[in-house]
Amino acid sequence: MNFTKMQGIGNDYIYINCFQEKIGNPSEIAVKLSDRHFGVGSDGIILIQPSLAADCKMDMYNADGSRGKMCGNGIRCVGKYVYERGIAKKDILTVETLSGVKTLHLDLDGGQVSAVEVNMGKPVRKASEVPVLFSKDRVLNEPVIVDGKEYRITCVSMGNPHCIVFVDDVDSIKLEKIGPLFEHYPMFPDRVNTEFVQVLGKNELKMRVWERGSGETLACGTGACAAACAAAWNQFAERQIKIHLKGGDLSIRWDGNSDEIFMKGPAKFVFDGTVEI
Ligand SMILES: N[C@H](CCC[C@H](N)C(=O)O)C(=O)O
Repeated sequence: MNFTKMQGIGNDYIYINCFQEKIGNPSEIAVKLSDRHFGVGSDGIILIQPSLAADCKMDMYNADGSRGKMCGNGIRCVGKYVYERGIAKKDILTVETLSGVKTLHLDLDGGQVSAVEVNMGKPVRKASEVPVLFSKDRVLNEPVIVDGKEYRITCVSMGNPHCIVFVDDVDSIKLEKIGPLFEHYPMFPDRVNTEFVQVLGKNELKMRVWERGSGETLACGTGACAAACAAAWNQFAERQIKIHLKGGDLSIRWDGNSDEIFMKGPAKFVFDGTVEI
């Protein structure tokens, strides 16, 4: 099977062009190929497929084989891939996901895609998507007890579930220990992606993430959008935010009129390869 390794600020996936390849068991392939010692090594796999509703379709699987409904760093790489490999030679293109069709604006530099802005849609704070605790029109920072310590959380869905925890010093978080405890916390029946966020200023956050199904990753695009929403919503920050993640930076804008969140960041090829599956 042919594949392409790509990364969005260090959140790396194995991309499989299903316009050419036929994949029967993506969940097992994700587990096998994501392994950083016995496989190719990645945070998961992303299938790029034909679509009747958009220029292409993205189907992503985490490193543990679980299926994700949306992937922000991944969709930027999908946009770059389909443009530069001639599948959709357009600087505005659409990608069908399990969380709806997303619109991408590609920044082009000499025929190459240098950055991608994605309309990530509206953040959802309904109990049907995530356990959301309200008072009036704002989400309360509700207390949960993890590993004997009280944390206050804000829950947001970007098509996939996120739990945002505001902390004073994100670098001091023992993520390997508490990440899994949040991921499997009983109030999240489908597990959850958890972002630990330090507010640096009205337009600047620093964030680490423990991803459902992949563990600590260097970046999470949907998580950055959820963190920006939670920070603005709790009035810790404004609606235009620069977010520093371990793998790099993302620019997030939450439009006050449309309620849509726009995420802009890079997308990079790493290498093309072939692997026996
Ligand atoms: N682990 C996520 C999917 C990947 C999201 C992340 N890598 C991003 O860039 O948005 C989930 O199970 O919902």
